[in-house]
Amino acid sequence: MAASSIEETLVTEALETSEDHLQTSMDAQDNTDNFPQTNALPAECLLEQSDCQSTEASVAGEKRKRTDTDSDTANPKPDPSLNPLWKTSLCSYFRRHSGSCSHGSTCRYAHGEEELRKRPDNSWDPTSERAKKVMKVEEEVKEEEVMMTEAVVDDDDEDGNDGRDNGLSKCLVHLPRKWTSDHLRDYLKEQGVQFQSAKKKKGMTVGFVHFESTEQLKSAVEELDGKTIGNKNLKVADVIPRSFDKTIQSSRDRDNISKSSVAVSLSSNDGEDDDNINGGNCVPNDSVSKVRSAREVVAPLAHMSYSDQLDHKKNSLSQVLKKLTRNARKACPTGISLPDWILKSRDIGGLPCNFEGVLKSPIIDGYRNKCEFSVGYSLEGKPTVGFMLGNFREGVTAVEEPENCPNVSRLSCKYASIFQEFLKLSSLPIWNRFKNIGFWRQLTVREGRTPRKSIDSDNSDSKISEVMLIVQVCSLGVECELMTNEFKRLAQAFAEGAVANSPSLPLTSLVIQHHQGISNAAPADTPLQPLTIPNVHGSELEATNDVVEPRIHDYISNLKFCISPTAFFQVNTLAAEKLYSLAGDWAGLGPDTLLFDICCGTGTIGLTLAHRVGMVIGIEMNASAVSDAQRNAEINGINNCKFICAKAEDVVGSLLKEYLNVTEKESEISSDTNPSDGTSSASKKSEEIPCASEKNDEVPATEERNALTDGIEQDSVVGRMPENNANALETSEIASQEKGSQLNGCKAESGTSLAQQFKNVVAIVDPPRGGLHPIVTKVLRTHAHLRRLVYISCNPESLMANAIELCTPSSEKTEKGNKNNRGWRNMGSAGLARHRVKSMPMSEPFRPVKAMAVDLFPHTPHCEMVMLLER
Ligand SMILES: C[S@@+](CC[C@H](N)C(=O)[O-])C[C@H]1O[C@@H](n2cnc3c(N)ncnc32)[C@H](O)[C@@H]1O
Repeated sequence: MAASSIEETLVTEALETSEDHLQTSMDAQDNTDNFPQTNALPAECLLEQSDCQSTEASVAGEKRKRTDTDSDTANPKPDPSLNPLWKTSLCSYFRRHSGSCSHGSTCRYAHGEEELRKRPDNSWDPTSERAKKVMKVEEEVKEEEVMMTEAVVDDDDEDGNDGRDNGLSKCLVHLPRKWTSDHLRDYLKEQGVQFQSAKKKKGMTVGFVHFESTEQLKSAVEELDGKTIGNKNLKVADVIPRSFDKTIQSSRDRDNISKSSVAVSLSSNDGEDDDNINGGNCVPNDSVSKVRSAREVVAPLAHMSYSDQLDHKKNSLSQVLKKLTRNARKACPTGISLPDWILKSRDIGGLPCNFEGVLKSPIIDGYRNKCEFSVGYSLEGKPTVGFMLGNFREGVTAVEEPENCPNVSRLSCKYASIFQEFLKLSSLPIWNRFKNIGFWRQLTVREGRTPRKSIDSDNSDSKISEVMLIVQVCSLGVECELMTNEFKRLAQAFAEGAVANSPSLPLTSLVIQHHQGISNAAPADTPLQPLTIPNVHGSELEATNDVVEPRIHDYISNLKFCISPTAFFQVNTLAAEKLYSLAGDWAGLGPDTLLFDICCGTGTIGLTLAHRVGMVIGIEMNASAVSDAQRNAEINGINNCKFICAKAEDVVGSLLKEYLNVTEKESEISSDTNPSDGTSSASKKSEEIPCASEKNDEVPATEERNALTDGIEQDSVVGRMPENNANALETSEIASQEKGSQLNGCKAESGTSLAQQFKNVVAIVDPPRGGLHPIVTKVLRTHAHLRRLVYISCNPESLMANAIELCTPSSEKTEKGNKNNRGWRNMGSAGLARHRVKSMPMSEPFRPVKAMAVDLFPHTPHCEMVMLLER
């Protein structure tokens, strides 16, 4: 992307000026994160803000001085107190110097809590007592939102509870997650609490108790409310009786529903609790209104203007970036001087590098091209297709329709509604998260859009030309014939629903995903069953009905991308285009570049940049994404890309070693003839540094892997170990063999080798939320010839953690990982990264050069972050 176009869309560029108030806070590193970023200003305020700042002159590390521009009567300044950010942040100088600040009443920062004003987005300075209080209340309210809409029964509870008086039921909040119903019953008995039945599912923090009488219930509440279990105080909350039309339910559903209850825990307000205890089964209506809506859950920033959303994101991303500096400083081994970038961070408010702001999304509403709608019960007990209002662990399973969520397209809402109508008449039950039984679980709508020059943001739906529907079911124990009939009816319902709209909704593929796991998150290899979409009367549907390979297409940078059902594809296609082009601009590409696209998905990054490099090697573990990538290269006539299907941690070492070592040899030769060659100096440098033992570049042996991954949760994405190391090695070998043949196939026609063609080796990594696997981080770090790395991340925290490992100087004496050390379990991501730095082999660290974010997720706090690392 041209620099100018980036600048045009930048939210703010005021970072340098905004940080000047931090000058004294830099010597107290712990405080720098706390200081609110004035670059969170709405763009229109920036001028005013810098005017306001012109009364302060500051130099990092020096005492702040005043330049008296107040006396400049020829150019009277606007009243600074009219600035929307006036006194909305606490003055850190005032705080640290026992209430003194030389600016006195003219200081734009608040001197104490009394002076503090609310920010334009209605929030308080996060370091203030008020903000902490609000957060605490919010946390409490969150904990009180218990909306269990599934049957609150265990399998053994077939005791005919129909007609149970929910006024005699209570919900216990803050129970230990590991408890089962038995633990709960034992506990109640220990406390001398009498009850009729008690239910608790492992993993949840909520349990349900039913009493025989009001007296029993009342004394239980007195006994239990506020009791301490572990470090939590027990809360007793009410259970709301469900009020919905049971006649629409199948007999099996009816059975579940009659036993289920919606529980909403009330605040510990005594009056309210007493009312409920005495009054029996009624919860005041407004308790339900405390419940978050689907819009608040999936689009929590939607109440803010878009420019405020961007300011908010920039502000929080700055905080995460500063964490990188602080942690790298802490992790820097004693006796090794701090790298320049840490020293220079003092001049830029503690940031590790220049943070160039947040690029806005070209489309703000209805931008999501993929939505996963849960199937469940609404608060009113109606079978609903939409978004869950909270977290199952906390007892929230209520689902609400997506209509009010601005990030969802109208088209997706319509398909959710068609499915919801269908469920009313289905003879198979919807999924019950409490009992893990049922059939219909989830609907995923994936959209493909037409190629376009510009987007009409008011009607982005008109650009949707292809739709894939994936319906997740649990077919365990369901009769085949019944299921087949239901699928036929489902396909008919979608086809009829699509053509009932004017104009018809596109419908390209319909797929059933058979999944039996507890959560709806299905592994990529979960069996898929494509369904034929019927040609309904008068239909203009262009269903591909490709029952062999269901797929849809989308366009990025005028390239056509084929997407199969489980392949990753960025959810905001237009903003992704900006993201990839920014990454390409920063990667310093050229015809002599060999680009590693690590975690390449369907090949989007490598393919969109292929025309700017000599060759692309993509690595991706999802097999169908890799075949999509290969097909995408073909359909776009691109022939300088190779895609390898493997876990990056299993192959990246051998791939880099092979490619870079070849490059090294070749560049040594070429350095003889051209001493100014950059590659040659890099090679020399690598000889000087006793870099990564050769062994480190290979797929590590089992013990080494264990040591490397010490401190990683086995089930987290970042730390996922291959299920079987032997398999991993096998995969790696296969990949290497494939790679070998690719290498051979890639000899230039002139007979020059790869090494001669590719003097510049760059990696762009785009890992999942958990970040890079530690082996990948280590391999990238220890390959001295990899001079430039562009890190793209949808989770700035994991970028920050990986960057600590990549950018902190290593110690001369590396520590071996200790398999038995379980202390990491309680560490945060930054702590864990610092811990890993200790075992990083001696190698030249990268340095953060610049960072920028691209807003792929308007209305949510999320963003894609790009950071350029060089050495
Ligand atoms: C955030 S997506 C990025 C995909 C692609 N770069 C894009 O923009 O469309 C992360 C990708 O990493 C893949 N992935 C996750 N863990 C991986 C691993 N250990 N090795 C290789 N690929 C992995 C996922 O399947 C997913 O396609």
